[in-house]
Amino acid sequence: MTAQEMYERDKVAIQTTGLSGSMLMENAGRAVSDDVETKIEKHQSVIVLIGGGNNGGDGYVIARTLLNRGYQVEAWQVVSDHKIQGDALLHKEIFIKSGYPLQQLEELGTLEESLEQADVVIDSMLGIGVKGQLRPPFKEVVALVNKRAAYTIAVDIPTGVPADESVSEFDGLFANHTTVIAAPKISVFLEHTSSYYGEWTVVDIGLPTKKIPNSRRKLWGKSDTLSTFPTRQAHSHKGSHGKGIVVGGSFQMPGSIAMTAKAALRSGIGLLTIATTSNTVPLIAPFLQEATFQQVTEEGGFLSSANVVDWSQYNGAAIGMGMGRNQGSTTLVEEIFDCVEGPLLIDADGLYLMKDGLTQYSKRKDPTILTPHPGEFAHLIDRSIPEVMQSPFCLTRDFALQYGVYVVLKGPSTIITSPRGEQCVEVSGNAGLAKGGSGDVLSGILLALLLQSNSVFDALANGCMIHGLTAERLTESRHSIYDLLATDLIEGLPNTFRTFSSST
Ligand SMILES: NC(=O)C1=CN([C@@H]2O[C@H](COP(=O)(O)OP(=O)(O)OC[C@H]3O[C@@H](n4cnc5c(N)ncnc54)[C@H](OP(=O)(O)O)[C@@H]3O)[C@@H](O)[C@H]2O)[C@@H](O)CC1
Ligand SMILES: Nc1ncnc2c1ncn2[C@@H]1O[C@H](COP(=O)(O)OP(=O)(O)O)[C@@H](O)[C@H]1O
Ligand SMILES: [K+]
Repeated sequence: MTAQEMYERDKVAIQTTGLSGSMLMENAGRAVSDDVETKIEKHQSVIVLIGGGNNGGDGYVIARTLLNRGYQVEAWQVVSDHKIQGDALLHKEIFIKSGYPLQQLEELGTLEESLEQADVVIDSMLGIGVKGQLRPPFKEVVALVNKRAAYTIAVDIPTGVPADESVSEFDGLFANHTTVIAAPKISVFLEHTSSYYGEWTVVDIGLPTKKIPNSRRKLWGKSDTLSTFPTRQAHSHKGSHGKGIVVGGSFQMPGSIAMTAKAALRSGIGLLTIATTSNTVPLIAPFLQEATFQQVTEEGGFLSSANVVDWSQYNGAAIGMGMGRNQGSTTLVEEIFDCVEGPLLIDADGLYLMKDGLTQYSKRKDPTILTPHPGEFAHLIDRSIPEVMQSPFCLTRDFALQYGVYVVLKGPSTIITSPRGEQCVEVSGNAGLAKGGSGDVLSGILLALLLQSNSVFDALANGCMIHGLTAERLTESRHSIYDLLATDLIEGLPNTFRTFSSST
């Protein structure tokens, strides 16, 4: 959610049901307290830092709830009294009438002494309402908290961190954990802001799901994969599960296309053909007994126009892996765009080769899927990588809408966008995947799932989930994030598929 979408949901909830802002604040504070209780012990001393808006209002509820439950809590209001208004003021009064003391920040030294004694700091200073650079006293308090070693839990969003994308200049509080209210904000998923959150959980505050506006974005979870995973009929045959072709490889990079092919085979594709250079075939064929090979014309060790391939016999294709960026290969890319029916996935070098023909390529009637990492996407849209990293949701959405394509922007938070602008973010995986070849494996998994699923969007999200979970599982047991190879990932696929697959 963006901050604006969050405010809109609260507003609609209040207008349509009669829930009041103060009830939502009570719900939020209690839900956060329940989450906080799973992180702290009764003998630990806790400080709650309270700001002037509704995030501060949550802080009064949290401090009261924890004190009611027997925790040792100091509540510190860091702004002057006239700043506390509305629902926050109501909860401040309830806090005081409950018989609990409130510390008022007069000078930083006293707070610093208290922070030195504290085991846990709860940051309820600013939430999604932050605007611009932090002003006093927040800037100074955030610097103090960041200097202290106490375990820090942020409420909704760490103070100072923007909720939305496209903001690069800010001072933020570094939390060990963030208890996010109602729905994760965009900044949870951005490289330059996610580290401020630490670990994060989302708590429900009782917003009426039937009444509030539908979200334009979704966080894809394991339960989504379980409910949308393609089933296999007992009487199915190889033709039921798709006949795909993968096109790529060159004399410099014979391994890429082999990994894509193997991953597609391990992900349930019915039949797979590999179109690659003639010198690549003998190198990879011994490892891919299940695949067939297709002759393609070559120029200096790179693929060029095929003309010999009957593309119509395939239900879908993935192109570009290890293909090289030789201009001679552009004619092959054009031919594939014209002739392949069914889903067409373009990765790696294919993305470079197609750049000049983007408008023409967008006229395909079947789904076209681009799977760039941020560097490849930056090149496609003529922006810098930092620009892409700061605004990945809106840039991919604009691109997908403009060209009528699906975009899978890969990374620790992979963002999947449909040609209609629907988005989901998928967060499985770890740094073991930050290695050449991981993307080739993903392309194979995606092609296989595209050919077995009725929904392109589900197939893409599920493929990313399978890929990331496989890395997580392998690094929990046999491997580490250092040694994990893309080929290990392929061998780890069976275990992940076993947890999701079923037959009817
Ligand atoms: N019904 C609901 O809405 C619910 C909302 N909930 C909670 O409310 C939170 C959103 O509350 P919010 O909108 O009051 O914003 P919030 O983050 O407290 O910030 C506003 C304050 O910050 C100040 N300020 C801003 N920028 C600043 C800066 N750079 N430097 C310094 N100060 C700055 C600004 O001061 P001003 O500019 O007005 O002087 C104002 O005092 C949300 O994150 C969630 O926790 C839950 O209780 C569930 C129900
Ligand atoms: N730190 C990370 N955490 C989670 N996933 C990652 C991380 N680094 C890379 N990945 C995943 O690994 C894959 C890398 O793809 P890509 O950059 O195309 O690699 P290559 O082209 O070298 O095969 C993507 O699916 C990406 O989401
Ligand atoms: K906060």
